[in-house]
Amino acid sequence: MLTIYSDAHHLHHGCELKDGVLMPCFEQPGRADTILARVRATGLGPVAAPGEYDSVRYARVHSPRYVRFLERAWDEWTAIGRSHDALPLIWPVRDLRGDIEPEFIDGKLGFYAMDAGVAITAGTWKAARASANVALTGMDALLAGEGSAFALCRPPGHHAAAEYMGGYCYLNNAAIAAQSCLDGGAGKVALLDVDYHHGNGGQSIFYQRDDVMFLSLHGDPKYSYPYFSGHRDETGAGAGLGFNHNYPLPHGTGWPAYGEALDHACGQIAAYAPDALVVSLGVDTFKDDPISQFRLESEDFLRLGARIAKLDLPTLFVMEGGYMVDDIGINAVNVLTGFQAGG
Ligand SMILES: NCCCCCC(=O)NO
Ligand SMILES: [Zn+2]
Repeated sequence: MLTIYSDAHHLHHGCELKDGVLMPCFEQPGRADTILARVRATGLGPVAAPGEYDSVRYARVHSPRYVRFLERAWDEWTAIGRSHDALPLIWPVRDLRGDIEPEFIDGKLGFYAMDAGVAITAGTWKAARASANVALTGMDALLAGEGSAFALCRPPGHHAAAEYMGGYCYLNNAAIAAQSCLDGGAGKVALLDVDYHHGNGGQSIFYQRDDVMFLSLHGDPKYSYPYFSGHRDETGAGAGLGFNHNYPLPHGTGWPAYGEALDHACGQIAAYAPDALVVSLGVDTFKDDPISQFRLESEDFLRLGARIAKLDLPTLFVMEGGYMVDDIGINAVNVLTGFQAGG
């Protein structure tokens, strides 16, 4: 299996406000380094650098003004004499105005964010666009006839929606790739999110559309981040009604229950009969993940890949979360080797 990877991810590692404490972000460069080392150690396949893409490709799922914000935020932040990481600190919640973009950077940071888990640093824009380019390059490989590819994206993307960042995510790499697949001639694409956390960004972007079916297995938002999306009754709207499927699962979920939900989701995908499948691959469903509460074992990730392979679809895996750095390489690559064995 072809892996796409960019060293540019090292340009990004900011802080985050977690549990009321300002700390180095859990989403750290070592995650991608460990996965890349495992890709190489297992001989998964060739590793290629991403191509260059115009930012108009990101604006196929994000608003142009949001892309402009990401590109200019660091310069606007430092233009007023600041040199430390930029973090949002006020948001347009409830009856505060969210219809007018503030002109001052402090206002823009909250206007374009859902939480304080998204620092803007000197290298964030370069790293975020390289990550989106990794996903676009992986999708181009599928469009060129590859049966599967692994977009080793960092920073991740599945919490980023059309006009907001959050949960370590800036550009929605998987959504950008899904849209690129449609722009490349596909009629329908399925986006399956197996990260522990609900992929609110992908859901939001495609919620009113029937050309992308979004499905997500995740920690129940009643007590798991992102808390405010991912319930079972979110089934799409307008033309998209019936094309959004959420599988909220309880703390402590292990393979039997997880595999059952995955089976159901795969049944929905098979019935939808898409031209391609994009998988938001988070491995924070691992039993030892420091910020998540499922109980999957490393061997279960082989089963996960094998089940996805049974769909017999061109498949792009896009890296999302997973924070047990010692095991993240084993778990992520287990999905890919399980897929290859199961296909
Ligand atoms: N800082 C709050 C927790 C962010 C979760 C990020 C993640 O893994 N999403 O899939
Ligand atoms: Zn996650």
